[in-house]
Amino acid sequence: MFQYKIPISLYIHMPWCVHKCPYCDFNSHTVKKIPDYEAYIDNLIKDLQQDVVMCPDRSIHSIFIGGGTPSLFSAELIAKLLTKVKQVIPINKDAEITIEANPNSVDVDRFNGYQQAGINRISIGVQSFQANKLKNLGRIHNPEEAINAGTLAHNLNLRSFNLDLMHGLPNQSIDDALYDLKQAIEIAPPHLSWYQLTIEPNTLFGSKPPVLPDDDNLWEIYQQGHQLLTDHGYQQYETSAYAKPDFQCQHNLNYWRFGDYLGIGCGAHGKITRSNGEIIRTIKTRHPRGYLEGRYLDRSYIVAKEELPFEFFMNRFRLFEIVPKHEFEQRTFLPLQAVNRQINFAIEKNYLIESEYGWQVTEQGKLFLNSLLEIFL
Ligand SMILES: C[S@@+](CC[C@H](N)C(=O)[O-])C[C@H]1O[C@@H](n2cnc3c(N)ncnc32)[C@H](O)[C@@H]1O
Ligand SMILES: C[S@@+](CC[C@H](N)C(=O)[O-])C[C@H]1O[C@@H](n2cnc3c(N)ncnc32)[C@H](O)[C@@H]1O
Ligand code: SF4
Repeated sequence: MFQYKIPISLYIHMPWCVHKCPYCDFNSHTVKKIPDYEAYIDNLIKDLQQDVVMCPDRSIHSIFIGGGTPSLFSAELIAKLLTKVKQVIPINKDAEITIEANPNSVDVDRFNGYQQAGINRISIGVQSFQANKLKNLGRIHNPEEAINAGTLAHNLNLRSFNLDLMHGLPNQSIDDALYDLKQAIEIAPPHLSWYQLTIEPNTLFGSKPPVLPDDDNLWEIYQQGHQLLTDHGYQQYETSAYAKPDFQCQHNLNYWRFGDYLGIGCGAHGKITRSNGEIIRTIKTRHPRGYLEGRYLDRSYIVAKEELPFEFFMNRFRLFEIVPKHEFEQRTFLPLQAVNRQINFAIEKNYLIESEYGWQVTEQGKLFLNSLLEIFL
């Protein structure tokens, strides 16, 4: 049937961390007394069982176990989780299955165990390879542990692995930022996420903002870092994501291409297209307490038809690739005529180029992405 051409992924949220980082706005709770991780896995499966009713006859295209700190979960528990997921919904044979890991909570046995459990991609939250930067970021690992975790992932010969780095850090010079990238390049991950530090309102940094590099320095860091990555064969495919050819994160691609995804676990969100074209968004209970009491779904709603063009392009234009026109029709269930006027206006503004096959955002469009998106509001 028509809608089954839309791939569906699975996001699984693990909500605990040993320590809350002062910049982090993700749904993560400090471990005070060791949580019942096993009970959490059982609840994840019950949560999934309730969700799959909305997507019969479909199979999972990719899985992303994110957090929080998923690597607090033992390999045995991750194996149990993936085995049970498979009993509830089929997983495609070639599915990319990622787990996020913090450098201080890993060792060779744990990584081996994850691989045996079916994980084929590990994403390591390095942030920086400089001790003073890690300290300022409130991280509990040191540069050696970061290098060690990256090397372990490299030696496993997984399908892929990723390092998360941040730039634009307090007291960071251009050379400091380039040092971090050079160190990462030495470990040779097929995928590199390179985020500019943002100050989020509901965080410690939000209430006591640190001094960050000024705009000129931020621009230089970005320009020189981008060039360094490009020179080493990393292609930018999204604002903060770089990958060697064919190593883009399949889970992220599906998300930005307005694919479907189930979201289970605390605070996870999901998007499911029904056979009648309705798009349902689900949001799960944020706090582990309520979640572990069996209240999984916080709320869900059907996306209004009028909002679909904006939602589609907001995701789609983040990727630096052509947007196929047929995907717009397939994923929104709207005819192309529904956006004719807006597309023509965007072309006039030099934000978009149109071909018979699709639309490509221009350099001008990338620079004024918000103005481009507003056209579809
Ligand atoms: C959800 S976190 C999970 C990764 C893992 N818990 C860790 O921290 O090592 C994913 C990534 O988002 C990035 N991130 C989190 N907060 C950020 C912020 N305020 N600005 C930029 N990047 C941020 C970090 O690079 C982090 O590794
Ligand atoms: C931002 S990416 C992390 C990229 C990572 N550095 C990597 O390449 O492995 C994490 C993925 O998890 C998804 N994600 C994060 N938090 C989520 C949530 N609460 N609910 C559903 N999906 C979520 C994002 O949409 C994205 O596709
Ligand atoms: S950045 Fe990672 S380790 Fe730090 S609080 Fe957020 S999720 Fe936890």
